[in-house]
Amino acid sequence: MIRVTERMEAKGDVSDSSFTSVTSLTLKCPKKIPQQYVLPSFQRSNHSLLDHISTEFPIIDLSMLNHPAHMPKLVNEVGAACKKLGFFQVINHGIPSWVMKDAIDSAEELFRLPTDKKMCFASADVHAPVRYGTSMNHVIDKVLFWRDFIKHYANPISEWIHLWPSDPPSYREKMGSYAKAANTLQKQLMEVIMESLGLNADYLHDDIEEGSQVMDVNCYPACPEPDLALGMPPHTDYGTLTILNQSQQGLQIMDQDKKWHAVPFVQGALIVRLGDQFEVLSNGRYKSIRHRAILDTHKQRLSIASIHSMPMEKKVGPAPELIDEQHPIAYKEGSFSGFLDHISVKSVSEEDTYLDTLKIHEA
Ligand SMILES: O=C(O)CCC(=O)C(=O)O
Ligand SMILES: [Fe+2]
Repeated sequence: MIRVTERMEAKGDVSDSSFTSVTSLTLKCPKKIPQQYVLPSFQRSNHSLLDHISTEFPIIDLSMLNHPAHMPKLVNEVGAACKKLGFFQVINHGIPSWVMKDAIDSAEELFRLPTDKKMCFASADVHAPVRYGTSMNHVIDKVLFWRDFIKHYANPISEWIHLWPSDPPSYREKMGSYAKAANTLQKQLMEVIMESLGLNADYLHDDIEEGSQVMDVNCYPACPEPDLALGMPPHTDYGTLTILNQSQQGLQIMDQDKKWHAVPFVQGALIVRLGDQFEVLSNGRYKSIRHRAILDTHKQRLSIASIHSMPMEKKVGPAPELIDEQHPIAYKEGSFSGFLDHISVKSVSEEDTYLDTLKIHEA
């Protein structure tokens, strides 16, 4: 979905049927990008004007996660990061670096396969449990984005993994190990975040246990004109939280003053972002962070976003415990079940996103 009124399945109208993926496109035109990928100038990432890489973004050490004496400090740090931006990085998170790297390597191998091998997963159905797509599935205001992706459901892994690509042969094992580890980390983080809101650590425990996990595996090939295009448009994720594993720098986030910042690459760290469901659940105390992916002239970038959300059928509204006189209810209950394409994008015309439509404005 992109906006409330239009799904992101726009196809054909601006796409050139002679190619099927950005990966194959890069082999054909090494110097220039096709016109469809060129963004209007005000939407470009404009590297030279970008704020310096900020060192202010929180990096939170999780090594003390299981030490009750250190929990209050951790809860405070996480709470402060969620309140300010809905964004932080974590180190010593318990996922071995080889598990992270294996997942990235298996994704890279997958995208390197001939297009026809990946096209068998292509689907126009956003509810398909496995879905391969290219920029052609991703048209906003007639602009395409420089990204190929595969998405697959992951929770519970035993139910879905046999549907994932079997080529490259180690994909299921390597991506599966990472997906399981990311889900465990997500549950630990949810407990800390719930506590930081003053709720019980096991608040919504069963919903979190049965919640949806979608692995959004992104490939942004090297782009000959990175300043003219984007890998992913500015958007917020729809879920509760997203854990991102990446091969190199390329993510940018928007701060409260609507300024873009490049997120520094920290070896071994994972990026944690809050999504729309958390903004609603927290009655607006925490924000869903707007972000985008930029491109590099020389290097392809891989990222794996493990996107976690409440069970699909569940309506999400503000926690009653977080509504009081100082904090009147700020959101209507929302049903996010149609949001498996997972991103909430404002188009050039700045139409409301789904999250905007849930906001209750005071008279
Ligand atoms: O590649 C990135 O850094 C961003 C990916 C992303 O935003 C997503 O998959 O939702
Ligand atoms: Fe995202």
